[in-house]
Amino acid sequence: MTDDKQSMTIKFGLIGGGVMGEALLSRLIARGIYDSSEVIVSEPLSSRLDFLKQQYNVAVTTDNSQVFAQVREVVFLAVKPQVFSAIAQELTDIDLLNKEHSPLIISILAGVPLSQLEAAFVQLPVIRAMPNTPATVGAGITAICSGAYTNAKHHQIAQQVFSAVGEVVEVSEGLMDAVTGLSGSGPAYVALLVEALADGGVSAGLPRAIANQLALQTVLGTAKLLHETKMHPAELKDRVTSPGGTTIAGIAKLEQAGFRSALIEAVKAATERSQELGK
Ligand SMILES: NC(=O)C1=CN([C@@H]2O[C@H](COP(=O)(O)OP(=O)(O)OC[C@H]3O[C@@H](n4cnc5c(N)ncnc54)[C@H](OP(=O)(O)O)[C@@H]3O)[C@@H](O)[C@H]2O)C=CC1
Ligand SMILES: O=C(O)[C@@H]1CCC=N1
Repeated sequence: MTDDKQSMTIKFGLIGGGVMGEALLSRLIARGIYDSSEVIVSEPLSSRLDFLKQQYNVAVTTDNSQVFAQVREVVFLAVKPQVFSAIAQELTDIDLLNKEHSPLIISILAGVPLSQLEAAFVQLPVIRAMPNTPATVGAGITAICSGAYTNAKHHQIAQQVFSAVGEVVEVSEGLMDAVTGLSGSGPAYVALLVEALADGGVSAGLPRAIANQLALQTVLGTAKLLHETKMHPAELKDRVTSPGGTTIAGIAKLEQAGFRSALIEAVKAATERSQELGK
């Protein structure tokens, strides 16, 4: 199911064109990091492939081995961690190391450690990364850590790829599960917060549309204020909280319900799940 773009120089191969794969793909092409003629995407679902081909004018295939065979710069793995062993199995017949241009492998799979990646991609440069969904709008944050066979050039490629979708931090691999529990999964926690704030507004009598707008802009504005001023969150909380006023009444309820502890436990549980996925 590949098309005539196969004959061109393919630099970037995406395996798994789902939510995160598409988020990265769209920004990399929009930012001109890769031209659509330099990209191939592999996916099992033909309707999804048709969509990606039409939307981004990239080469597509249902055969992952085509990606490994053709790509010269980056193979980007964006499948579910549970699919990883099947994909590793598909590699057994491909001599990746002795290709004319061995690619850099970038994996965003939650939990899957460099040791497993390097066992599948023997002696190849591998970078493990954890982006998040705000990458879709260029406001993501990605943590990366590098495998044993990477060099400065690979490092620069990964920085360039993830800078196209937001901020990049480097961490040691031992911290990747914690990153996954915080910023990888975090957008879902924040989405829950926005939804619950709006529900609170509706409960207090606001029309739904106004409540949604107030909730979203409050979260967005607060994040922007903290980001731009570098103010500590506790200081901002103190500034909003008038003695005997409304905010302290709300905070007292949050504390009673274990709001902060719930978030801490959420990050810890997601971290532990990331650790389990790698076993
Ligand atoms: N979503 C998020 O916020 C984040 C996700 N991640 C990581 O990114 C990865 C992808 O997550 P996400 O984008 O949410 O998941 P999706 O399910 O949206 O994307 C995975 C894609 O891979 C496809 N796929 C399934 N099997 C294969 C295969 N054998 N070969 C090629 N493609 C295949 C799926 O197709 P089909 O649907 O037909 O099965 C799907 O389109 C995960 O490992 C996750 O841990 C990392 C950071 C954040
Ligand atoms: O829920 C998950 O497993 C993935 C990893 C981080 C965000 N989503």
